[in-house]
Amino acid sequence: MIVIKDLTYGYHSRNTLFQELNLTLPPGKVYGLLGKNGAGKSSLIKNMAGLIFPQTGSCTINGLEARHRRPEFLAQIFFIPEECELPPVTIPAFLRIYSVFYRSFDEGAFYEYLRIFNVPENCQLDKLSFGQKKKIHIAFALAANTNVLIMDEPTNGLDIPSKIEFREIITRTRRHDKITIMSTHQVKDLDGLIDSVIIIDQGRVLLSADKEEIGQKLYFGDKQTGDDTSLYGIDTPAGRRIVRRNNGIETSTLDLELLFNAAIYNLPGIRAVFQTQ
Ligand SMILES: Nc1ncnc2c1ncn2[C@@H]1O[C@H](COP(=O)(O)OP(=O)(O)OP(=O)(O)O)[C@@H](O)[C@H]1O
Repeated sequence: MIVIKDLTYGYHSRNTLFQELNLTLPPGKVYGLLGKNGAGKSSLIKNMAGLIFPQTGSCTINGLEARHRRPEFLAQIFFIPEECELPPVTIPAFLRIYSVFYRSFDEGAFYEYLRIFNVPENCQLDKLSFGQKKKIHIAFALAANTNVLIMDEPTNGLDIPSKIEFREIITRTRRHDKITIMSTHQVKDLDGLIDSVIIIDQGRVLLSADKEEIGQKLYFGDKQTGDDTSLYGIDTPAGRRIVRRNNGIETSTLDLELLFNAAIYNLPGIRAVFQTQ
């Protein structure tokens, strides 16, 4: 469980990014963290990973405070930053140096993920392309089998086949006791992958809800003639797509773009539906 309690944080004392932010993330789920540029996604996940520290409030993972960075905390969390650098070593050397920090590291799984991702095994890591480096990080992170996996823009730099493979590998490595958080703008890459959506803006959590709850409360679809109950709508080449309150029995496919825009541009409407402050 990740518990963020009254988190206040800013890079400068005069400029606060988060003001008493609260968020609880139970295990067993894949979370999609969404927000506009500069909303604070990276800063929030860096607080969770203990890479930057709250000014007040706390951020704990399974009861351990991130800011203390105790060995038992670091052993259960893996953070993949947006920009991934790798040292000038071979893959076996990399594994020898870094895998020892993770008790449950599965070397066989690591090489399997590399094969799925089509990354050459005989290489000097610093000579790889941006996307290949990202794949090495993802393969290593998943093989590390940590309880918490946090990824900042994980699909950035991945080619189209690799994005599909990425989704398959994430699905395959799901566990009831694992928390996976993906911060991204590439909402299409999250399709079918996430269980829960967190939307942040201007230092606030606009929405934190599971897919099931969203499906029960909201309907995503084409605008019908005469229907003006939409919370938000967007014109597409195929017609106007809208999100509106669900009457409780309709089923529709979650449209993350519509949901995101509705939360940004019609927050009172979304809050009324989810009965949040
Ligand atoms: N090291 C830093 N020093 C000062 N300000 C920073 C630093 N890193 C981020 N910020 C500021 O904090 C705010 C949030 O940045 P952050 O990178 O967390 O946003 P983000 O949601 O991840 O953005 P993006 O989607 O563009 O990656 C921005 O206004 C940014 O300018």
